[in-house]
Amino acid sequence: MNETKLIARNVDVFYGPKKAIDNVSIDIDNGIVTAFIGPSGCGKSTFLRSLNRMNDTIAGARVTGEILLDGENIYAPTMDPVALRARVGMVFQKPNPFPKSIYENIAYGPRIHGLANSKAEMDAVIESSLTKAGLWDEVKDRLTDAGTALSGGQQQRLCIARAIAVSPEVILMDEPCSALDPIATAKIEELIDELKENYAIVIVTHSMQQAARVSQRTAFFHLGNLVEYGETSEIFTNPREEKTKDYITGRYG
Ligand SMILES: Nc1ncnc2c1ncn2[C@@H]1O[C@H](COP(=O)(O)OP(=O)(O)OP(=O)(O)O)[C@@H](O)[C@H]1O
Repeated sequence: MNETKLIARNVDVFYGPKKAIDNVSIDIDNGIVTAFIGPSGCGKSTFLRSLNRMNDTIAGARVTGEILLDGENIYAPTMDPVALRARVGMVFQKPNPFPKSIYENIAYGPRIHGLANSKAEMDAVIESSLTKAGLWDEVKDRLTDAGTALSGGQQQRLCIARAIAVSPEVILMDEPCSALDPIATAKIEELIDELKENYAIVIVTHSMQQAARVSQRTAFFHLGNLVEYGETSEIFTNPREEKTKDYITGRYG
């Protein structure tokens, strides 16, 4: 059995008066990839963002219910959202490196969180993060080049390295391959598969093939509800709910 990392209980998310997520409860485990799938606008990204309080940054957004990280309520007044987002990192749809060097893109997080006390320690964090993100060999001789000068796929691996650099426990990925070509996508999928050993990974994807390839559990959302959650192989071959079946057979989406 995998250890449960995140527990959501009766979570609602509102944008002003509009309820975008309705009473969602889910357990997310360590050491596996959990995919969130469902038609456009069903609330996948909204729910993903609630898992590291990224919704805090959206005016009018409000979360009710409970989200526990290792048993600790992430919405408690004592929880520092900046520290939380180091523990629960995020990779976005479009690669978004800072307008800084490759080195500085990675160094920024460890520096603000005080994770490296010398240049040698920082160099080691940079090398190990880029290695884990499968990018070290491609960039080790050009660490002072701008992060934005890399290809799209390399930029996305840089963003993954940036998330890894602060030693997260959970990595949230919001359609991380949607701006990438098939070769860069395959590289990111391989990387996700390697990384899952050490993190809880949650990925929002529009691609059912991708969910089937990379995840062990799948959650199907529809109109703000979590319709079905289970083993990925079960969801794709033997869904319990009619709505899930309709979605995975392409009847709507
Ligand atoms: N910042 C926002 N302000 C107001 N409403 C929002 C905001 N972001 C999302 N919504 C609404 O919340 C609902 C869920 O949106 P969300 O982006 O979470 O869905 P999604 O399943 O991720 O969609 P997609 O697959 O198209 O990215 C939608 O009705 C959307 O219009």
